Amino acid sequence: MQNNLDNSVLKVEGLSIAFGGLKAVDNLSFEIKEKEVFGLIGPNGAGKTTAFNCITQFYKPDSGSIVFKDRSGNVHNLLEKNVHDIVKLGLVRTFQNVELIRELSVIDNVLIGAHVDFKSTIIDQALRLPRARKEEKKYRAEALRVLGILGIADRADLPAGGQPYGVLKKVEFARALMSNPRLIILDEPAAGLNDIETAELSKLIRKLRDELDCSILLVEHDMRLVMDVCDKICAISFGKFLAVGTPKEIKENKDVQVAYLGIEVEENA
Ligand SMILES: Nc1ncnc2c1ncn2[C@@H]1O[C@H](COP(=O)(O)OP(=O)(O)OP(=O)(O)O)[C@@H](O)[C@H]1O
Repeated sequence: MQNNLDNSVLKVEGLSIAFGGLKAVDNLSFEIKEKEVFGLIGPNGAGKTTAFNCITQFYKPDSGSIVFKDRSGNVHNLLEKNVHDIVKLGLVRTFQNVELIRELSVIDNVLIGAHVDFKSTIIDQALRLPRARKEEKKYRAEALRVLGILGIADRADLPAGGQPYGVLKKVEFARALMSNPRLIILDEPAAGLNDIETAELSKLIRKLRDELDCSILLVEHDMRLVMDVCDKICAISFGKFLAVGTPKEIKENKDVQVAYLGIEVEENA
C-alpha cells in the first residue's frame, strides 16, 4: 500500500456502519499522529464503541477506509485484516471488564492473557524443553518490565485475587502492552476508578505513551481525564463527526457544548 500517512499512525476516512436502519457511525473521519494521546468522546450511544470495533475489525464497516502504519513504516489497509492480524500489526485494545484468574499470580495472568505468540509447541512446554524454558524466561522478563512501567512489579508473584481494583485494571492493561503496540485503544479506563486513581491514570497514560513510544486512542466519558491527558479530541454525536481539536478548542466549541456537555449556548452571550 502507498505510504500516505506522513506522521500519522491511523487514518479513518468516511467510516460508516448501520445496524438495521440505525446509522451507528456515519461518515466519520479522523487521524491519529505518532505519539499522540487522542480522545474520542460522545454521549451514550454516540457510536464510540462501534467506531473502535470497526478499527479493530471486530465489525466490518459498510463503507470507508481505515489505514494503519506499523513500526516498520508499512501502511496496512485494516479492512483486509482479521482481529488477530490487527494485534500482530501493533494495534491493541484494553477491555472494560477485568477478567482474571484469581488463583494465579499477577504475572501469570499477564502471560496467559497476553497477545504474544509462543513459538514453542505444547509438547515443548509440557516437557519443559529448553526452547520452551527460554521463551518463558523472555516473556516473563517482558511482563516484569511492563508491570514495572505500570508500577506494580512488586506484586508480580502475588495472587491476583484480593488485589485492589485499580491494580487489577493495570494487570488487564499489562496484557495489552506485552505485544509492543504502536497504538493502544483504551476503552473507558477510568470506569470504576476513584478520583485519586483517575488522577494517577492521567500520569500513567502519558508514561505509557513516552516509555512505550506509542500513540493512544482514549474512549472515555470522564471529561476531566480526557481534557487533562489528550493532545487532541474528536467529538461525535449520533455517529457523526462534530469537531476535532485541542482540549481547549473542544471545550470552547459551541456544537460540542450543546451536544456533549449539555450546556445551552445563548447567541450573543
Ligand atoms: N451490535 C449492535 N446491534 C445493533 N445496534 C447496535 C449494536 N452496537 C451498537 N448499536 C447501536 O449503535 C449506536 C451506537 O452505539 P455505541 O455502543 O457504539 O455507542 P457509544 O458511544 O459507545 O455508547 P456508550 O458511551 O454508551 O458506550 C447505539 O444506538 C447502539 O444501540
